[in-house]
Amino acid sequence: MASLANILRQIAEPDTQAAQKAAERLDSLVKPLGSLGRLEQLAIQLASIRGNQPLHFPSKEVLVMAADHGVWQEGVTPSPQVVTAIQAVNIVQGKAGVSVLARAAGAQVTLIDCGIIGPDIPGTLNHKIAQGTGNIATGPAMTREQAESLLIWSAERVIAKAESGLSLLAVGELGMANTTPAAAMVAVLTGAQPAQTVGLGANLSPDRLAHKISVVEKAIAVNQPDPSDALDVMAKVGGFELVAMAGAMIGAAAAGIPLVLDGFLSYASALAACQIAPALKPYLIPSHLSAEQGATLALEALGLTPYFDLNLRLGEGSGAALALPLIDAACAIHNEMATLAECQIEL
Ligand SMILES: Cc1cc2ncn([C@H]3O[C@H](COP(=O)(O)O)[C@@H](O)[C@H]3O)c2cc1C
Ligand SMILES: O=C(O)c1cccnc1
Repeated sequence: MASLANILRQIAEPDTQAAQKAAERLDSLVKPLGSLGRLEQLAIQLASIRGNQPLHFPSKEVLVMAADHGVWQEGVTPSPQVVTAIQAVNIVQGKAGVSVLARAAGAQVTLIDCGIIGPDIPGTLNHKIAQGTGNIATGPAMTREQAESLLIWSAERVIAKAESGLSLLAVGELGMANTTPAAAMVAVLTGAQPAQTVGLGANLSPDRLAHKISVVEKAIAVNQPDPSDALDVMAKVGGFELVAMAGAMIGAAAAGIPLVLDGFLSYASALAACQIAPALKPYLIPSHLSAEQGATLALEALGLTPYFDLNLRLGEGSGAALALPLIDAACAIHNEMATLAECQIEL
């Protein structure tokens, strides 16, 4: 296994010349200057990541990281814990929201079991760290060593996939109760109060919100995570799938491929990943604004403006999958539109 420092060293700066060339090409196309708005900025960002390679992404993966959470026992979610295992099966069998949306976008779905309670699940990639994390309301989610080795494993897997042809990665997650550790991570990493970062998750009854906030406050008080040490934050108040998503982000940047974010849980992982590897930021592509409370705060802290707001709050990578046609569209305008000159138009 490579060291984290070695992986971080592989993250290259995006290609400013390629970005410049793409910007010039977009300005030459048969349309009023800048009229394709943020689609143009997206094409420029993608070009800066692709460098000299053609601007298209033939091989896309939606990577769903899944695990269970000890904090489920605190009554922070209405969902039975076994839904994680059941829905993992649905995802790999092509029946879940992310499966359908990824299929529609021409992307393959991979589900990595980082710690779902129960036996191995056929069709998933098994990398169980444990049968769920520790309960963050009473102690750490995992050890620092577990967090670091999972982060590196996940990054290395993405790097290997990119070496064998993967050109774009979207992340998602699954894990009942995981909006609780994510809210704790966002609070610690941004300095916000838990009351600002805790939301209703998957339909928690509003009259249980104060209890969920108090669980996050307790998790932070008990574990005392160091806000300047994202690995410490993830190990103490995070979750296996949240660490694995952060690792995938680092791996994508190290491999030079774009990384599409999903919802609130992916924002929490991105905050941690960007603290560990600030150079990965140019590789991140936001998709939607999650409806979860705390989403805007987390995206602002990341300095990212989402591309769409459909009131989504499913997770699984569903919002990231929905952004894939937008990415193809940005490439297509750059590659296929005629120029003003070809059409004998002078503006
Ligand atoms: C059937 C079902 C499918 C899901 N797919 C994603 N989530 C989403 O909800 C969970 C987080 O919400 P909370 O923290 O409130 O438990 C995560 O699994 C997330 O991916 C689901 C939740 C359910 C119930
Ligand atoms: O933002 C998300 O992706 C989300 C929000 C609530 C529950 N599950 C996922």
